[in-house]
Amino acid sequence: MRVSVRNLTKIFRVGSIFSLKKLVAIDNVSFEIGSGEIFSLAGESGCGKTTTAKILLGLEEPTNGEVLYDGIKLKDFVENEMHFLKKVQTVQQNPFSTFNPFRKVEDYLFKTVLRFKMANTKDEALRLIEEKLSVVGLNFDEIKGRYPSEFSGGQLQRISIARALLTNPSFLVADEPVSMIDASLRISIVNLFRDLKERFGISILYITHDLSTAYYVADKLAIMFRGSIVEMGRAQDILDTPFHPYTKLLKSSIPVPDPEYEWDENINLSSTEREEFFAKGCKFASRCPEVMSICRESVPPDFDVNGRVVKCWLYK
Ligand SMILES: Nc1ncnc2c1ncn2[C@@H]1O[C@H](COP(=O)(O)OP(=O)(O)OP(=O)(O)O)[C@@H](O)[C@H]1O
Repeated sequence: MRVSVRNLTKIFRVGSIFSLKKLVAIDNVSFEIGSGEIFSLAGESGCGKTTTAKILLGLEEPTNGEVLYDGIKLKDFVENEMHFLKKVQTVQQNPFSTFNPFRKVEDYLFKTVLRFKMANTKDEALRLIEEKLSVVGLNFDEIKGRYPSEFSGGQLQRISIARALLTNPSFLVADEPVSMIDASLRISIVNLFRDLKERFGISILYITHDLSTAYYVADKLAIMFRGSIVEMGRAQDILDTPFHPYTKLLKSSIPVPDPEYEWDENINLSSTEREEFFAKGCKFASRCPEVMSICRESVPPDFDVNGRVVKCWLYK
């Protein structure tokens, strides 16, 4: 499935009723995820990755711009809710919150098959579940009768990927899918995403703070900073030779995501975040080692540097 994101903007109102301010969480963002392509959105906490994902999933309304799935407007696609939920699936950061701790994992898988009418009989459902579990390197006997707490994070994330596959999706949104997994198991999970792309042609939005897994898995990479894409192009090119000063910084000091982070959070901006979001000119200027006077005055446009998008005055 081809996913086109055009001039997406999301403005939140933050602060108390006495000091309401507009926070441009996503600022005119455009990108294209080709069919069977892994597109990674990377950046530190609060840059707008999750808000972008929520808009793509129809969970948040954009203030401006549009999302097209194979040329169909998101609004029209979402209208047929069951079809949309089948074709567009998610894998969350915390596999333990995907599953109800008091229910056996298999119940959850059967429930998904039932809800989406993916099988006519229990035997058929079991066959489908077995098929999807085998894609992620597990079999039904390994999960039978067991509760989420009896699995490691890595195993549970594999099961949640199998769950997402039950509906034969064309597009998968994976939000920090390996950040809570033991470091030694990360690559094996990341490999699964590559498999899904190669074997089934699934397009994947891979959201991460971890550039090393992005290097390994992503075809294209977009680096986000305070709501804007500051660099975008072929993942390996960007990570071999980053152009934007923020990408260089990110490459040398990878930020750690907050494991307590939940999608429905209370919003509390840190002082740096506040300062940068409301800055005039380039939002990275106050931290940029290569800052020039123009950076504090005007927002840089997108420059094309060897086929790569770079939002930085250095490349004028
Ligand atoms: N409902 C909301 N109301 C107000 N501000 C919000 C809301 N949701 C997100 N924000 C703000 O928008 C900005 C982008 O948030 P978002 O969660 O998309 O970032 P992120 O890159 O996904 O961060 P993380 O890696 O922590 O998930 C942040 O400053 C956040 O505080």
